[in-house]
Order: sequence, then structure tokens, then C-alpha cells
Amino acid sequence: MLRQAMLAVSKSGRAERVISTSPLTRDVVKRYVADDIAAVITALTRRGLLVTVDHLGEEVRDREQAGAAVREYLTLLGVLPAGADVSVKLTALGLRLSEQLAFDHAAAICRAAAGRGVTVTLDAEEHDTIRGLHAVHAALRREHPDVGVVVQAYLPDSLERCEKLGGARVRLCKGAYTAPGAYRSPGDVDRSFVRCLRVLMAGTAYPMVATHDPRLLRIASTLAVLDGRDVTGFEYQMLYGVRPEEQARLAGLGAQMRVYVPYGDDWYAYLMRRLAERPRNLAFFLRSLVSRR
Ligand SMILES: Cc1cc2nc3c(=O)[nH]c(=O)nc-3n(C[C@H](O)[C@H](O)[C@H](O)COP(=O)(O)OP(=O)(O)OC[C@H]3O[C@@H](n4cnc5c(N)ncnc54)[C@H](O)[C@@H]3O)c2cc1C
Repeated sequence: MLRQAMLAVSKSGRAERVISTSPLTRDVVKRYVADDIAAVITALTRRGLLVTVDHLGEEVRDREQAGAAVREYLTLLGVLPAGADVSVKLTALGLRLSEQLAFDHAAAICRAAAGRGVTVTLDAEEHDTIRGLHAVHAALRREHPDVGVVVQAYLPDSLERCEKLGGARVRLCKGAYTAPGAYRSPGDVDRSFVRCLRVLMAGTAYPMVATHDPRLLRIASTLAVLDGRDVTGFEYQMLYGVRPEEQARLAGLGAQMRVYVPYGDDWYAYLMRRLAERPRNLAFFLRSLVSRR
């Protein structure tokens, strides 16, 4: 219930105006969103963590905004070390306007990224963009076989998706939105996550295990051993600001641990999705607002 309410708030322009203009939210935003992206990347890299960087923004309404998002990614590539990844939302590149436009923009980013030894991963968004996401991903893979894509375990066809993604870089996550027909109970989502993980680990894909869930992390590491994958055969991914000690612990054990680092002014919808995931985060957010008064 609370999750649904928070996701509704994430789409409310009125709530966005109130929350994003309040100076009291700044500290909370800083916890989940990099304020100085170059400094954050340097600090994480020094601690042996890999990064995937997301320029915040989604659902652009015109070609000018979509073009601006591409230019931002091209600038970002200038500060990324080789081995980094960029996470891209196709709706920020114009998917709602035209699939071809989103493809052309994503292809431009992939070309520039390849020149810098950086990979690109396409985030998964609202359910009505998933067909377009996989169409663009399949088309991009012809020129850029290492372009990654996200599968959301809450979608009942996620297992089928994983089966079709042999050889691809696949980030598996639970899913941060809502979708008609999606698994809703945490148990169903977790079971779907594990079914997908089994297929990815046993197959030819490169699994990117995106979760903070201790049980799923243990299952992932066990499956990797059973399927004969060494530490270079898969990676863990977690969000900037979430379980940083666990991120450091896994990196310290020699695992590939990649941190998803968002930056930019358009943080509102991203932050609301993080608060929706964890009531304790919401309590932290509300407390920080109250304590500054
Ligand atoms: C790298 C990355 C990329 C992602 N990309 C996408 C995407 O493209 N599309 C999409 O829809 N979603 C994406 N997500 C979000 C994802 O779908 C989930 O909404 C989000 O990760 C929360 O799910 P969870 O697996 O961490 O488990 P949850 O069900 O949120 O949490 C499970 C358990 O993890 C632990 N935990 C979680 N958060 C914390 C915390 N803050 N502190 C301490 N323990 C905690 C707790 O033990 C908790 O019970 C991404 C997530 C990650 C990590």
C-alpha cells in the first residue's frame, strides 16, 4: 500500500514542486545522489568498487531534451575510467517520441563509450516501455555486443526474457515500478528472481546481480560456484548510498562490486522510488525534514 502511494507521489508534479524546492531535502538527496560526480567516482574507484553512472532524467517530452541528455552522457564519458559503465534510460533519450530516435541516441552513446573502454547498460522502466527496450537492445547488440539490459523479476515473463538473452550482459533486479500482472508479494518476486538467476548463471549471459537482499546475494554466490563461474564471470550491483558496508565487504573479498551512481538535478522520481522500496528510508527522510525545523 505504502509502496503504491509513494510510487504515485513519484509521478505527482505538485508533490515534486513542494519536495524538490525544500532546502530540507538536500541532506537526504545527498545520501542517494552524487553531488560531485567526478569526486564520487574517484572515491569509489579508490576503494576497489566499479561504477555504473546514471545521469538522472526520464520521460523527456521533446527532441531538444533528448538531445541534451545525449550530450550530457558524452560529457560524462570524459570523466569515467576504463571499465566503468553508464546506465541509460531510453525514455530520457526519446523512446516515448520514437523508437528510432531512442536507438540513434543510444547508438551514439555506445560508440563514444566503446572508444573509452566503457560499457552501456539500458535500464528497465515502466511496463509499457519494456517491448521498446528489448527491441532497441537487440538492434544495438548487432554493432555493440556488450550493451547490457535490465530484466525486472517482478514481470512474469522475466524468465523467458533471461532465456532469450544468451551471451548478453544482463542486470537482474526485482523491479522498481508497478505493472499490470506483475508479481506483488515479496515471496513471489524473490522466487522469480531466483528462477532468473539460475538461468543466467547456468547459461552464457554475463549476470549482473542487482540487489541488496542478503538472501538473494547468498543464493547468487552459491549458484556462481555451482555453475563454475569465477569472480570475473558475474558481478554484484548495488545503489549508491544503500548498504555501503556490504559493498566494501564484497569488494574486499575480491568480488566485482559495481555501484550504481546517479547524479544530476532531476533526482525527484529516483528518490521517491528509493523511499517506496523501504519504509525505513521513508522514516529517515521524514525525520530529517522534521529535525531540521
Ligand atoms: C544496481 C541497480 C540497478 C537497478 N536498476 C533498475 C532498473 O533498471 N529498473 C528497475 O525497475 N529497478 C532497478 N533497480 C531497483 C530494483 O528493482 C529494486 O527496486 C531495488 O534494488 C530494491 O530491491 P532489493 O533487491 O534491493 O530488495 P528489497 O526488497 O528492497 O530489500 C530486501 C532486503 O535487502 C536489504 N536492504 C534493502 N535496502 C537496504 C538498506 N537501505 N539498508 C540495509 N539493508 C537493506 C534488507 O535486508 C531488505 O529486507 C536497480 C537496483 C540496483 C541495485
